[in-house]
Amino acid sequence: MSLLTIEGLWKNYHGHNVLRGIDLTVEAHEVVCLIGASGSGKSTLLRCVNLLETADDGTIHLDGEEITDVRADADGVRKRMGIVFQAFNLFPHMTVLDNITLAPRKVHKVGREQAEAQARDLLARFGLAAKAGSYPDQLSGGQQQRAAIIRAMATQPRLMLLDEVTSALDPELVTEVLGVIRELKEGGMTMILTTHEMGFCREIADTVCFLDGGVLLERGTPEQIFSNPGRPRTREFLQSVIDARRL
Ligand SMILES: Nc1ncnc2c1ncn2[C@@H]1O[C@H](COP(=O)(O)OP(=O)(O)OP(=O)(O)O)[C@@H](O)[C@H]1O
Repeated sequence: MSLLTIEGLWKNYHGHNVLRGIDLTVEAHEVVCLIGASGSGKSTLLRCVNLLETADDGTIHLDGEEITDVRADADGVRKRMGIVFQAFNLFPHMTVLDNITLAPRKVHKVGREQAEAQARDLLARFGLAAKAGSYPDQLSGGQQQRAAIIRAMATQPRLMLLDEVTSALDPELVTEVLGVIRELKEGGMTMILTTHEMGFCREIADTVCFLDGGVLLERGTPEQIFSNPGRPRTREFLQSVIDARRL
C-alpha cells in the first residue's frame, strides 16, 4: 500500500479548473518534487492534500484511509502531516522552543518535559540549539525557516509538505534551508515539495512531477525529466528556467 494515493483530483476556483484530474502516488520515504510554471497548481495540490482546500472531485488516501471522505476527521488527518510555507509563520510572541512545542503539547497532548526534550533534540540536530530561547525576530530568515521546518517535524508526521520554502530567502540563506531538507531525506522522511530550485530538485527528488495548467503532464526520475524530458512542454519549461537564469 502506498503512503499517499491521489486519484482523479479536480479543483476549481471561480469557474477556472486549477487541478485537472491529478493522479499521483507517493511511497513511504519517497521524495516527490512538483515543478511547473507559476500558477500551474503546485501549491493548490499541496493544500488539497493537507485538506486546507476541498477538492471538487477525486480522492486522496493516506495510509489506505480516504481522507477526502466527508466523514474524515480533518484535524486528525492534519496531525499526521507537517506543512511549511514560503512565509515562515512562526508565532512572533513565542520563543523558538515554545513555537516548536506548541502542537505536540496542545494537539498531541505530549507532556511539557517530553515535548521540550524532543524539541531540543531536533534543534540540536538542525543546528539551532543556541536559539531555543530566542524570539523569531531575533533570527535570520534562514534560521526562521529552519525553525518552521523543525516545528512541522515536532509532531512526527507521516508526510511533510514543503511549499516553496526557500523562495522568500536571500540566496546565501537558501543553502542552509536546503541542508535541513537534505537531512530530512537522509532520515527517511516522506516529502512532497514544490520548488523553483531545479538544481536542488534534481539532487533530492526520487520522483519529479511536471505540472502544466493543472495537469500532471510528466513524471519520472530527475535523470529522465532533466536530461531527457518526453514532452515538448516539459522541455520548454526547463529551457525557460535556464533562460531566466541567464538574464
Ligand atoms: N484561493 C484561491 N482563490 C482563487 N484562485 C486561486 C486560489 N488559490 C490559487 N488560485 C489560482 O489557482 C491557480 C494555481 O495557483 P497555485 O498557487 O496552485 O499555483 P503554483 O503552481 O503553486 O504557483 P507558484 O509557483 O506561483 O506558487 C492560479 O491561477 C491561482 O491564481
